[in-house]
Amino acid sequence: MNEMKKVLTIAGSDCSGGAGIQADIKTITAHKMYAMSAITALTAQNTTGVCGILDAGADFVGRQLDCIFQDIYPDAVKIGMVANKEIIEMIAHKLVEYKAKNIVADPVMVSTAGSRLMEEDAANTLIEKLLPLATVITPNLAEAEVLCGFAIKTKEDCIKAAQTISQKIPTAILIKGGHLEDTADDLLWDHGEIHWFEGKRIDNPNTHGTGCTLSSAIASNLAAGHDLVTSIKNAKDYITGALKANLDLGKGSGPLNHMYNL
Ligand SMILES: Nc1ncnc2c1ncn2[C@@H]1O[C@H](COP(=O)(O)OP(=O)(O)O)[C@@H](O)[C@H]1O
Ligand SMILES: Cc1ncc(COP(=O)(O)OP(=O)(O)O)c(N)n1
Repeated sequence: MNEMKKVLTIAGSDCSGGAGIQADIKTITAHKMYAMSAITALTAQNTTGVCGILDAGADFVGRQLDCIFQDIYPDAVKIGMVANKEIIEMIAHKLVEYKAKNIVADPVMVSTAGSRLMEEDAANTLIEKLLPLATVITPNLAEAEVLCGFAIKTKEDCIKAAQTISQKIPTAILIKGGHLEDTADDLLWDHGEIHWFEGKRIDNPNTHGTGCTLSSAIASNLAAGHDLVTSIKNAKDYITGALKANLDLGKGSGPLNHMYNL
């Protein structure tokens, strides 16, 4: 019997199904792996924006992690939206306690539609306690600007940003170029080694959940035993397929199509 790989997502719920836990579970399942979730917050949101957040409380997030790690040990962990300092500290504590491996951390701060998903005063705790535990962190351009402290306009700026971030957070760093003007090139800084993952910009306004999907696809590939570069390349192919498959749902920036290769 084939061993089923298990991937845990620690993230917020998106009731409209495009981002967060729901995007992660669809992605992990499309990779034919077993998905588990520790929910950090409920959000009321849809393709037009976020209208409410109810965080799960640090103790309850901790209890979910105890239940998961003591029973079905994950081969990889993806971390997405974490609303506040207390929850960040709890997750960091549990990941260390259970010696979690293959951690992909997406430092979700603000949704593309402009809503704050992490309290502003939690950034330092995220940088100091949680992100350093990751195998790779996956900031988009706006998040990378918060982490490095300067504006990123060009590919050279991306490299400088990754170098600066690596001085505070000694993990591999993938700066996602989904919000660049003409291309969709992502930069991996892997302890001084640079890899560009080039992507043609797909003309599709429905990009809700691209970051969540990419990070859970990377986690699934790491769980499968691939190295980091191969995992990112495969994840980029996955997101490109899901964008090209052109699902058009909702009144705003709609979700991706995870069924394109099933
Ligand atoms: N229009 C697009 N065409 C091709 N790839 C895209 C497009 N938008 C996003 N991507 C890709 O999706 C992934 C997530 O990037 P991004 O959208 O920047 O993240 P986030 O959702 O965190 O803002 C990256 O690999 C990025 O290159
Ligand atoms: C619950 C929840 N988590 C994360 C996000 C952000 O999703 P992401 O894929 O980073 O990007 P956008 O969908 O905002 O483009 C979210 N909206 N909700």
